[in-house]
Amino acid sequence: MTSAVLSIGGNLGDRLTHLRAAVALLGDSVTAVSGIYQTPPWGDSAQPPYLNAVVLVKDPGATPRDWLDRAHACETAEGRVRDPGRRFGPRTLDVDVIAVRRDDGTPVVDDDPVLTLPHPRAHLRAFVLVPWLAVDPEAELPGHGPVAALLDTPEVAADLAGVTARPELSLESME
Ligand SMILES: Nc1ncnc2c1ncn2[C@@H]1O[C@H](COP(=O)(O)OP(=O)(O)OP(=O)(O)O)[C@@H](O)[C@H]1O
Ligand SMILES: Nc1nc2c(c(=O)[nH]1)N=C(CO)CN2
Repeated sequence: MTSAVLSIGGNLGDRLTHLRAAVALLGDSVTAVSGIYQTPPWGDSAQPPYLNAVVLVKDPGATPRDWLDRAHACETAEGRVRDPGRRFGPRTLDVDVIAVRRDDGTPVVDDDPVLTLPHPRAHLRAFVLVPWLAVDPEAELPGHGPVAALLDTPEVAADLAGVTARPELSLESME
């Protein structure tokens, strides 16, 4: 049994539809969804704003690698095209595996480049931390501590003003 924290986001096409499709594809594994936030592009500023959210998932049968495979399946289903020349460039849907925990609560830590856990840039990204904290006020990023405290670090604090809640948009209206 593992549980995982997934970051979902996109800035091309019908952004809300792509996010909702990801939640639908993740199916019964979804235990909670955050609200939706509009966020400025991180890492490559010459692109449109993103919609971002965080999804908490749990599955008795899922290995850590299964979460990556499911993340990629969501991206493929929503027509993501990778541009090898533009690492942080625009996309219809991005699903990142932020952290994975075993049934006993211990975090999975792995420096495998195919699936690095926790996600090596999560602690720097307001677009991940803000929705995660909203859906889990006790959230902790393994190796980095409470998510609430990470919002005060200079790299993240500088980005907070650009993160805007979009309460009129919801991931939960698909049912
Ligand atoms: N925790 C992780 N979550 C998602 N992908 C990961 C993770 N760790 C390693 N990867 C690898 O990163 C590769 C590139 O992923 P992707 O194209 O989604 O990157 P990106 O979303 O542009 O940037 P970033 O990884 O910084 O979010 C994937 O092929 C995947 O194997
Ligand atoms: N605001 C925002 N910026 C990004 C995002 C994202 O989801 N949201 N994903 C990226 C690739 O992981 C690169 N930059």
